[in-house]
Amino acid sequence: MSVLDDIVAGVREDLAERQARVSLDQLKELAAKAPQAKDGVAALRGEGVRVICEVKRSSPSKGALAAIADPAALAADYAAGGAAAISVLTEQRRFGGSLADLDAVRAAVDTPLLRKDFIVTAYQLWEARAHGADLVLLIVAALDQPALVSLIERAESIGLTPLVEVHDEEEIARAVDAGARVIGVNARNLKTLEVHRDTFANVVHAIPDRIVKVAESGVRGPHDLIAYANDGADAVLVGESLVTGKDPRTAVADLVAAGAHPALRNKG
Ligand SMILES: O=C(O)c1ccccc1NCC(=O)[C@H](O)[C@H](O)COP(=O)(O)O
Repeated sequence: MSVLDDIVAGVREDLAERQARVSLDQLKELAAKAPQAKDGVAALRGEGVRVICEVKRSSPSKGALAAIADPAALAADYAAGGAAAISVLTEQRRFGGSLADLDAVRAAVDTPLLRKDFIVTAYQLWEARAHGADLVLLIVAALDQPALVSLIERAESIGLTPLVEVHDEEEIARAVDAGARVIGVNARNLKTLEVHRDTFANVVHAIPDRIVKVAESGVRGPHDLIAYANDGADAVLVGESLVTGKDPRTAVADLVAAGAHPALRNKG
């Protein structure tokens, strides 16, 4: 079993427990009361390179990263530093996240929120909306094509912007065919968990111009953001270096300043 298969198996077990406690109708009622979803495409595309900052306690590749006792305070620091969006990992077993983290962050900031999880059913999309998310991660490698198409359509229909994650040109073709408007190239190989920062540069040519391009993983500081920008990234997704650093607000501000540099205006 691959790491991804193992994670998804655990996600399905936890999902079954939640489905037994909270009905789809209850989630839809909560979603109707949530603040209107913000436009994820508008948040991630514009002049310069946008920064998505992640609330990440632990990971399969590194184990414990940061306790993050107060995710709302961390998110407020990210927002103050200029984050274009905040990614909240809600997977419990391997990443130490929860929907309660999403609630806490939603209550603290107006910044667009990404629910980062291993989404395999429409129920999880409704959960995301009910808990205030504006964007959701859909991982091509975890979904067959009919499921990918259906989840993208359902997400869009309830106001969520799907960030569709790929690792190679074949997955890009699937994401484009399925109607993705935002594609994230993850430098982390989900089979080996190794990070190869050149993955984005190697495959970005296969992503049509109209689609927002996000470079995910491995950003240690402004130099990595600039490299991704020069390869054509509209946005970068940063987790580990922010949660393990001493001053997340300043670290985000430094990334945002690098991403706004006039030299990057004609990126890609
Ligand atoms: O981070 C992991 O070890 C991991 C393992 C298996 C599936 C997903 C994983 N991470 C999710 C992410 O994609 C990253 O949290 C995100 O891109 C930020 O990456 P980084 O800045 O390198 O923490």
